[in-house]
Amino acid sequence: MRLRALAKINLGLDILGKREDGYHEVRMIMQTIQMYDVLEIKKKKAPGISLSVNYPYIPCDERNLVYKAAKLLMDEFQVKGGVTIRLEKFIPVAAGMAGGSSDAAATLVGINRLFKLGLSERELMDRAVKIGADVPYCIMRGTALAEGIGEKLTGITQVPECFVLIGKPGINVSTRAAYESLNLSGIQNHPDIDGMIQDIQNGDLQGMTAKMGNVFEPGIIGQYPVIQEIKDLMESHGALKAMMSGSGPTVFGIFDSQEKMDAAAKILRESNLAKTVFGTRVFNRI
Ligand SMILES: C[C@@](CO)(OP(=O)(O)O)[C@H](O)COP(=O)(O)OP(=O)(O)OC[C@H]1O[C@@H](n2ccc(N)nc2=O)[C@H](O)[C@@H]1O
Ligand SMILES: Nc1ncnc2c1ncn2[C@@H]1O[C@H](COP(=O)(O)OP(=O)(O)O)[C@@H](O)[C@H]1O
Repeated sequence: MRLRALAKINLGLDILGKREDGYHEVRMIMQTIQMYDVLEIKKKKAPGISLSVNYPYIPCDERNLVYKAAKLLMDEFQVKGGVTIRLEKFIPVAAGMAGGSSDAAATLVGINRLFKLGLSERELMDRAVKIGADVPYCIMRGTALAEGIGEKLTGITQVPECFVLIGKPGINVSTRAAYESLNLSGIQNHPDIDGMIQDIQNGDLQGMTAKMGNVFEPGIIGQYPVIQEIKDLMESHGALKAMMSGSGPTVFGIFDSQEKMDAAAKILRESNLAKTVFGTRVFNRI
């Protein structure tokens, strides 16, 4: 069984406060994009999970979210036999694009189908949050408002047609460290998430991009100025708006034409500011 695990960007990311368990209350607009890892899942006779990944520095044991996801369902349903999983990564790692979360989501969907466990999407999403706050969204996909710690999801109309340029500098940011270094009372500009939803519903791309904001940006850009340089390059070469995704460091630019995006991609590649440059589109839930 072959599955695609799609990446996400955060069109808007606001943080409202910190909970007693250390997690943060968020309000985010999530968007799936057509950039993905590929998973090949097969049954095997012998029990256990055999995982292999195309990068040597990514763990293949319990530390991998794919392994955790497979184990969670296989233990609960006492599955006889085991699985062999091959993961081919294309989504940049520790990038703010939910690569690992999406791999875990695809694994839950795959194991459910392969062993005919009969779980509904809702039932899979309830289990997904045990693996990570973004994993339920990665099962749902499309355009959504995410609240709570990211697991309370409300679908939104698809965004107006646009093109998305990804630029990831050659640094990695830990999500946990980004949340820990956040100064909640010092947040100056909270993005207008409700206004963005209105604009999306009205098909107003200009309005939506004008309201985009991510409260992680000031802190992370303070540590890594290259993020600002990539944003500036995209915005001076045709992006309606360029912003950091999630806890960073990936920057995405929103364009209203493929030609403009391709031209900006060429300049970004030549600049050597970004290690990964990839032009793509949004993915819509049918
Ligand atoms: C920031 C966001 C925005 O979409 O994405 P990324 O930058 O990771 O892609 C998410 O909130 C990341 O969600 P996810 O990556 O699933 O988080 P988890 O694995 O559950 O948690 C990683 C760490 O982040 C912190 N965390 C996560 C989510 C949340 N609402 N509050 C938190 O404080 C927790 O302290 C935890 O130790
Ligand atoms: N399937 C996976 N793909 C990538 N990284 C994984 C995976 N499982 C666990 N990890 C670990 O999680 C960390 C961050 O993963 P990733 O999901 O790519 O970040 P982000 O949430 O910022 O998009 C990495 O340092 C990696 O070691």
